[in-house]
Amino acid sequence: MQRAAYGLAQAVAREVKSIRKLAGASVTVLAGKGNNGGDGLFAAAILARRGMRTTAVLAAPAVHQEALAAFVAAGGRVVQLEAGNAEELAVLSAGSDCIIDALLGTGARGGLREAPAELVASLQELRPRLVVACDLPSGLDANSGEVHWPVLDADITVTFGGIKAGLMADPGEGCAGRVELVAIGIERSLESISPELRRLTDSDLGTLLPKPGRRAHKYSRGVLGVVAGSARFAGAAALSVHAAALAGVGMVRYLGPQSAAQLVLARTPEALWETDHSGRVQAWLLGSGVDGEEQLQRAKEAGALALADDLPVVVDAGALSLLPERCPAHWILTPHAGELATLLNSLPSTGEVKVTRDDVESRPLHFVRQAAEQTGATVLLKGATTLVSSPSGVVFNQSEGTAWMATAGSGDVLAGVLGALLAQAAESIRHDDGAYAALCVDPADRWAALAAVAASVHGRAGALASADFDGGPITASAIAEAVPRVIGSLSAEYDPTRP
Ligand SMILES: NC(=O)C1=CN([C@@H]2O[C@H](COP(=O)(O)OP(=O)(O)OC[C@H]3O[C@@H](n4cnc5c(N)ncnc54)[C@H](OP(=O)(O)O)[C@@H]3O)[C@@H](O)[C@H]2O)[C@@H](O)CC1
Ligand SMILES: Nc1ncnc2c1ncn2[C@@H]1O[C@H](COP(=O)(O)OP(=O)(O)O)[C@@H](O)[C@H]1O
Ligand SMILES: [K+]
Repeated sequence: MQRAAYGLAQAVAREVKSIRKLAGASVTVLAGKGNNGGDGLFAAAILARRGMRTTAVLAAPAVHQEALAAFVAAGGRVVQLEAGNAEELAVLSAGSDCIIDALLGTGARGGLREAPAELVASLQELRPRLVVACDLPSGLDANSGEVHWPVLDADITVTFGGIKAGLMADPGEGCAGRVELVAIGIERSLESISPELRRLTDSDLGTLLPKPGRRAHKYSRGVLGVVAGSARFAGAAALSVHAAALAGVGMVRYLGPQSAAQLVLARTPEALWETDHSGRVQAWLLGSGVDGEEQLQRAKEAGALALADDLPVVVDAGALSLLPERCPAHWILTPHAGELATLLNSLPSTGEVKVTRDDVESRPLHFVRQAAEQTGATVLLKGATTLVSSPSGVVFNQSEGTAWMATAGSGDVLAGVLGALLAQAAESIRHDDGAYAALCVDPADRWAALAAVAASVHGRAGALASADFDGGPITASAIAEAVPRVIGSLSAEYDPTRP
C-alpha cells in the first residue's frame, strides 16, 4: 500500500508542479471506506508533508484507520460527507488544484450511491482542474470496463501492479485519461496469470508485420480475393481494394459487378477484375458494401471455397449474415457495435433476450468475447477502441486512432488492410517463424494478434493523416494513403536480433 501511495503522490506532485509551485497548492482526496481510500489518504499525507494544503472528504463513517491517522498527523484537514452536504463539498473540492478520486477501487461492487454519487455528479459538472484517479476511476468495473454512472472523468489514472482490463476497454477507457502504471512488487506473481487484455506495442507490431523476403514474387507475397461493393455501394469496393494494395498485398483479385469493377480499376489499376472464383488466393475479404442477391451469392461461394481450402477470411458488413454454423478461428469478423448486436441476435445460442447496440457499447469486452465464443471465429469489434477476441477469450485492444476516423468508408479501409495482412501472413501464422512465440502469443490466438496489428495500423494511419492537416478532419481515402508510411515506420522498429 505504501508503494502504491508513494507512486500516486509522485504523479500528483509532478502534475501540480507543471502548473504551479507545490508548496501552497491544494489537493482534495475523496476517500472511500476500503483500501483504495487508504491509498488515497496515505498519498495525501505524503503531499501534505511536501507542503501542499490537503483536505480529505470522507465518504464513509469509517475509513482506513492507519491511513487516516497518517493523514491527520501530516496536518491534513478532514471533512465528513453526509446526506445534506454533497453539493457544498463538491464546490469546495472543485476549488482545489487537484482532486484524487479514491472512493472505490478493485473491491467495488456496482457504482457510487447516495451522497458519494451526488458529490461526483456535481463535481463532474463543475469541471475540476485536474483529477487523478487512484487505481481506477470510481464506479468503473476493473475487469470489464463497464461503467456505473456517475463517474468522475480522470485526467490521469495511476494504477497499481498491472493495467486493469477495465482501463483498456470502453466505456471505462474513456473515463480514465492517461493511464500510468506503478509497480508495487506483486508483478511477479501476476506473470503466471494470463492477462485479460493485451495491447501490442510498437515493437510488437514491427515484429508481426509481414515483410517480403529477398526472393519474393507477387504470388509468394500473397493474393487477396475480394468480394466487396455492389452497384449501390461501389465506393466500398474501391476503398477496400485500394487499402489492401497500399498495405502491401502481392495482388488483389476483385469479384463484383462491372460498375463497381470500373471504379475499383480506375482507383487501383494494380487490381485484377475476375468474373469467376477460379483464380488462386491466399485469403478472402468478403462483405464490405456487399448488397443485392448477385453479389451476396458471390460472397457465399467464396466463403464455401475458403472453408473447403481452409483459407483465412475477413468477414465484414454484408457478409456477416453468411456465417457457417461454426467458423474457424481464421475467419475474422469485423462488425461495429450495431452489426455485432444483429449478429448475436441471429445466433440460436444467444437466447431469448435481444442484444441492442447500446448493450454492446456499454459492455464491449463482454459481447466481443461472447461473439467469438459462440461463432468460433475471431471477432474484431470496431469503435474508438478496437477489441479483438480470439475464440479462446484472449482479447487484444488497440486504440491509436482519432475520432475523425468515425467517417464513412473508414471500416472498408480497415477490412482492406486486414485482408492484405492475412494474405501475406497466412503461411507464417500457420508455421510460426518464432515471431508469435517470442511475444508469448499462443498458436490459437495468432489470428487475433494479426487482426490487432491491422487495427493498430489503421488507427495510426488515421492519426497520421489527421496530423498532416494539423489535427483536422480526414476522409477514409486519406487513412488508406497513410498506411504505407505507418507500415514503413513500424517495420523500422522491428529488431531482428530479438530472441
Ligand atoms: N494487492 C492489492 O490488491 C492491492 C490493492 N491496493 C488498493 O486496494 C484497492 C482495493 O481495495 P478494497 O479491496 O478494499 O476495495 P475498495 O474498492 O477500496 O473498497 C471496497 C469497499 O467498499 C465497499 N463498497 C463496495 N462497493 C461499493 C459501492 N458500490 N458503494 C459504496 N461502497 C462500496 C465495500 O464494503 P461493503 O459494501 O461490503 O460494506 C468494500 O469494503 C485497490 O483498488 C487499490 O487501490 C493497493 O494498495 C495495492 C495492493
Ligand atoms: N471515435 C473513434 N475513434 C477512433 N476510431 C474510430 C472512432 N469511431 C470509429 N472509429 C474507427 O473507424 C472505423 C469505422 O468503421 P465502420 O463503422 O465500419 O464505418 P464504415 O462502415 O462507414 O466504413 C472503425 O475502424 C473504427 O474502429
Ligand atoms: K478510485
